Amino acid sequence: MSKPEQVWDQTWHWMADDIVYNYKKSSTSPALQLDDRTLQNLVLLEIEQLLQANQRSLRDYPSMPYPEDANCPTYLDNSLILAELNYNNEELRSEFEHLFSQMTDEQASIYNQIVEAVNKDKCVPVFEDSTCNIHQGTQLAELLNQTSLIIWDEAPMAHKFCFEALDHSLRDIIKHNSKDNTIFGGKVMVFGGDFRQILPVIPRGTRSDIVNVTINSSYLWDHCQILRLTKNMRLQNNMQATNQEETVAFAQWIIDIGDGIIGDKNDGYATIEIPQELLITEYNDPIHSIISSTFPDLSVNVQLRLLRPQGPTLSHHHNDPEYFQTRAILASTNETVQQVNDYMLTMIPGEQMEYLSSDSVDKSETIESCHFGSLTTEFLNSLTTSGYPITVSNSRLEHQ
Ligand SMILES: Nc1ncnc2c1ncn2[C@@H]1O[C@H](COP(=O)(O)OP(=O)(O)OP(=O)(O)O)[C@@H](O)[C@H]1O
Repeated sequence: MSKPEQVWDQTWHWMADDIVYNYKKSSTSPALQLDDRTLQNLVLLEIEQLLQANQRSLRDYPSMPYPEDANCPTYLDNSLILAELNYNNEELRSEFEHLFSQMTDEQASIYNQIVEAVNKDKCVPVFEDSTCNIHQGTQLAELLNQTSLIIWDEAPMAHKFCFEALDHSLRDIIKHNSKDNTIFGGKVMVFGGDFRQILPVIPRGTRSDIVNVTINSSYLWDHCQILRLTKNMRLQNNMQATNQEETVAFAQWIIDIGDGIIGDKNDGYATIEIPQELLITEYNDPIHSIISSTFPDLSVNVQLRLLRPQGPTLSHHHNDPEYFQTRAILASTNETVQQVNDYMLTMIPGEQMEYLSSDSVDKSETIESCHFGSLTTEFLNSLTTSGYPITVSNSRLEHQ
């Protein structure tokens, strides 16, 4: 054959047909999608095996591609790797192109630095001796070996030992060509998060206890390169609807609070003056006022209903999911959340439904005890414990 590469170009997808069929049949992922590169590689590996059985090799045909990854067939027996590969290339590419075109300069620059690190196989990582429960030779270890990039979001919330345990495990299970003991086994790690938000929770811990367990107190931090995203995109998306200068000033004010610049000497506690325009200063009933301010048209609607209970309502916001998706009232305790919910429900017409949260005790991690038998559903539903969601949720449904 004088031009094997031309025959290859025109026929490889036919040769790949039964490979896809067989993998779908034998795997737990019947919707498995393999990209062209992986498929070509699998066909080349099969051709190479046939040639080697006849004392030849694809290397004897310099114009032909040579299979890249000898591990390919073995990792396609791994259900964890197959699950990761099970995406629609076309859909993902078009979503990527859409999102990529929308990136700000700052986001694009960070994206490029991460992709460059992955391409160069360069490590950019943004109990004391514990490791994760991952063992050499398992499917999970193989998946980690095949992984190019690990993204860990909201990293400032996690205890530093979580990252250190992953570091120890990855050093142990990543197969290296060189013998050096690289951090995270040489994998590119991207940690996302904002230290102005929530830090790890240490029950009854002091400020220094908390600071001591965050990721930036770990030996890993010295290896991290810090990439900053400074534009508040949530507020930016609102720009058309609101005054631009006001939005910029508000974004800066939030950042200054987080950075501890606003308020007096800041040693854990500080008094912060809230600008007058953000406050509700005149009110009789605080809950009514905050609801009227957050859901303005809804309360007009309710006042009309109160005046003419049987009469038609002017506003139909209570049927409009978008109206509720764009506004929210936050409260620091379940008790206040309940009060606001109850008040809101009186404003919405329709039949009231009550939904209960999960209401049985999970005994899987406890020693069987006769006391558990006496925990009734009514008792469990009456608990409003800090840190748990409310157990009774009411909602109203209006019959059309
Ligand atoms: N380049 C962009 N163009 C348009 N909208 C964007 C852009 N980047 C982010 N957004 C929007 O800004 C909002 C916040 O983005 P995202 O949730 O990724 O931020 P985050 O920093 O992860 O937030 P958090 O602080 O909660 O972790 C989302 O609604 C997102 O769609």
